[in-house]
Amino acid sequence: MTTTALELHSVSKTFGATKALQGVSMTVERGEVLALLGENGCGKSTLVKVVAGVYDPEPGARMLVDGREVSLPLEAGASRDLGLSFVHQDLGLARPLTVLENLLGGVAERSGSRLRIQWRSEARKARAMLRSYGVDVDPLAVINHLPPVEQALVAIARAAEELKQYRERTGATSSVLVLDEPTVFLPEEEVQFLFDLIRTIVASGASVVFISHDLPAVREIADRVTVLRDGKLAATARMSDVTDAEIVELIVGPAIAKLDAFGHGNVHGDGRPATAPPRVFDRSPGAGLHVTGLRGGQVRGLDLHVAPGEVVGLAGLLGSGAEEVPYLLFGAKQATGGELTLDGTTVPVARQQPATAVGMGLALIPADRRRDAIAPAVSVAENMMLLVVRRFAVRGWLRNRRLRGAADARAETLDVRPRRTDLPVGTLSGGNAQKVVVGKWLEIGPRVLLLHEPTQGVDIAARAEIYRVVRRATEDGMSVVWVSSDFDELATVCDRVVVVSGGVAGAEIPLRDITPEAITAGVYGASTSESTILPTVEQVAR
Ligand SMILES: Nc1ncnc2c1ncn2[C@@H]1O[C@H](COP(=O)(O)OP(=O)(O)OP(=O)(O)O)[C@@H](O)[C@H]1O
Repeated sequence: MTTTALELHSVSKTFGATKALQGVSMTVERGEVLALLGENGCGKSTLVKVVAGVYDPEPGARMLVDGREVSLPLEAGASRDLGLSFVHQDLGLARPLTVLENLLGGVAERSGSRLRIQWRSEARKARAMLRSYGVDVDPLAVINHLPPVEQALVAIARAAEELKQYRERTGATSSVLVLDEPTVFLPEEEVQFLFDLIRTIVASGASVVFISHDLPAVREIADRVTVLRDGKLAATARMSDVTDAEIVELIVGPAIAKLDAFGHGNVHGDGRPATAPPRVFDRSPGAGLHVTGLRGGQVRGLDLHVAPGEVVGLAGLLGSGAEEVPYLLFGAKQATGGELTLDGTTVPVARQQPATAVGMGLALIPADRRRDAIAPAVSVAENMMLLVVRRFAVRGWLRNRRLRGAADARAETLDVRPRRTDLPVGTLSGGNAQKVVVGKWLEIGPRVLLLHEPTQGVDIAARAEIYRVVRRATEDGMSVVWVSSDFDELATVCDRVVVVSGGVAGAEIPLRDITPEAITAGVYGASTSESTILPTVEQVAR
């Protein structure tokens, strides 16, 4: 019996001038969690799509499933009959339908035209099936009404169940579940639920391929790691044989030095001394962003001040209200009360609409960029210049060449890859699409930038680019509200962190005390006295 569940040999794939994969070989062992890592655009999703039969590889590629040669390219749907299952970032669920309807989707396909569904007994079976994976979700709940973590758990349990049925049906002893960045929209504390599920799945006999940019998560869940770089295999290793630093170097090479864009020196919370002098902020009453008594959703009277040029992080547990603040201030979510004052002009937040927010100089980069921030079929250039398109119109005529030139310049600064602003954004890798979103909003020169999980799914080098361009914009006086469940990130980018709990602003952590541990302590209410001291103007300036 072979020990490998899946083998790939010499897989290449080219899109136009882009060599997405060049002779990549890799194996997935039985019953292991293999992490597939690499920079945005290095070819991870393309490799997965070859295995799924979505893309035809170039001639010469070979694939073995459970030791048996499979002829490539795969036909549509053939991967399911080989015991291969996939959960992509968008989860592939029909969101207006119930959990049960989603679970039954495949049944209808397999049962031909005459299918009578006994809803009550199916619901009972679905509940039992979900529970067998430790997932306690009501089968009659509509997917859209479930929190993101439960949506992810349902999608993964559904895929695992398909594999289990495949093994029972065929007597196969192995199968492979591919999870393409499943943690990307989940807060850190909820990733654990997912890991419990992955462990259950591996114990039930499947192998898991786990694609992620989250190194601590990979360290926790993976047995081995395969790293791709520029479409080629960089290395494969047992997790126990490589340090995080070695993995980072395999992913980005010596470019890691670029990461310390904010000069705080504590990129990984390792306490390295700060390298940049603290900045002095204008805290006079009329300057910057003042929010008082903000209400809406879980937010119950939040006060916040962000000086011009200051980056203030908001950290809180799920349900604390922190993650709603950017959307309420921007009018993307209805506020019920509170006032926002920007450089002396005050507006009631309950009347805020995205259009009025943009008019005031606010910009929002939301967590779910595919839903909220991007037109996938439209070119990189047009997406990037969408908000300033008038700048390129002369007497009603759009100066396309000028627009493209400006987009090219922005793509250069943000290191968007490939450097082709004529391509539809939908063909870019996830992280490169996020750089386009950032570029689009920075183009309007906002006075306040509201960010929610802006670097999820973004690789380590691209993160550095995003930190750098945001930093550059703060030098012109832009205030930033940065909401993230990645406390390493907050520790890297923030001048001050405000802990939100129960819908109000609580303890503040000044620059000199910001570490990921201090933020965690603050968020879990176990903060030390030092980290809860409100900084004085002098302290912040020091
Ligand atoms: N359908 C397509 N048409 C044109 N180019 C594509 C297409 N799909 C992928 N590419 C290009 O192939 C390269 C590899 O992309 P891929 O999506 O596999 O990267 P990735 O490693 O999954 O990145 P990320 O971590 O950002 O998701 C990128 O340069 C991307 O722009």
